[in-house]
Amino acid sequence: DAYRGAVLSIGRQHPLVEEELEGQLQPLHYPASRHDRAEFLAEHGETIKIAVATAGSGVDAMMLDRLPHLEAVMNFGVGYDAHDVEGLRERNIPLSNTPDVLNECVADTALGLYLDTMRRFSAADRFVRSGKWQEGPFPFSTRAHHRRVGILGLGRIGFDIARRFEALSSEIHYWSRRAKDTPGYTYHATPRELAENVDVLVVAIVGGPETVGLVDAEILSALGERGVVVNIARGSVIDDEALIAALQNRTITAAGLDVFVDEPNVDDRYLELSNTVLYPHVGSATRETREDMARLTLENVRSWVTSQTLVTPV
Ligand SMILES: O=C(O)C(=O)[C@@H](O)[C@H](O)[C@H](O)CO
Repeated sequence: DAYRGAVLSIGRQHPLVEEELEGQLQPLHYPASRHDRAEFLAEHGETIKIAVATAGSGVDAMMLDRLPHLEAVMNFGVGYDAHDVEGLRERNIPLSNTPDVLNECVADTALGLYLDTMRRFSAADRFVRSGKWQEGPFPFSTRAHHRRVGILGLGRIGFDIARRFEALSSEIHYWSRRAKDTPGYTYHATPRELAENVDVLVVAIVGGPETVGLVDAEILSALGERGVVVNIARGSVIDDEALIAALQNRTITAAGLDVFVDEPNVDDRYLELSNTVLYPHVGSATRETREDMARLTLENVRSWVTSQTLVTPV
């Protein structure tokens, strides 16, 4: 079998993926510690033909130079910004991801994070558990319905988010690289114009070099003091220093974050801010959706092994 022993497994795989790779393809596991990677690549680089990456890990430039026979990469996840996408493209190495199967769970997370940020439901739960209710009522929160909601990046996940916010009688606005056929949704030509016209900014755009720091101090001040930011995309899209300052100075009201720049590490300053709700990147983290993502990843692996084609190439 041409691919047995020629598969690089990067990151902690979903059990379904792990089981099939171990059972069929004797994968080589990329060292978790940076210290051992150069030696690993020196020993196995020549052998590796395909790579299966998960959980925010990817094939970076350093690896690409040491994998001369790499034919294809399978990404467990819809976002593939952890890979050296330009480097793969230059070498005509195709990359697959797991689109669509997670859209609704990520959209549910965006809605839940928004409601939690506006109505402070998690804080209310902590309030009861701490016994503080005996001392008096929980402080009033802020109305979440009938708001002007801006979707930054109206892609497949963005659409499912917009539909959920319609149920809150929201006025839907959006910015994307181009206007979409979306009757009832207002398109804005720039992220700044979007921020100026909404109370809530939901970040649902791809991560990667093109969107690093897209949500900066200018965007946050355009959003204004009643503004709320919700991020279910990538931490890299938001300028952390600008957001932390805006939350500390009340340039905006609050933020709900499911993604961070250096996961699982979260900047202490976010932890100290009471006007934040912080989730550990649970957007797609349901048993059902992760199994669907695992199956789609394996479909791409099987397809490449049998016919050197991908089912869901990016
Ligand atoms: O799909 C993505 O892009 C995600 O961020 C999440 O669904 C995954 O949690 C993550 O990629 C884990 O592999």
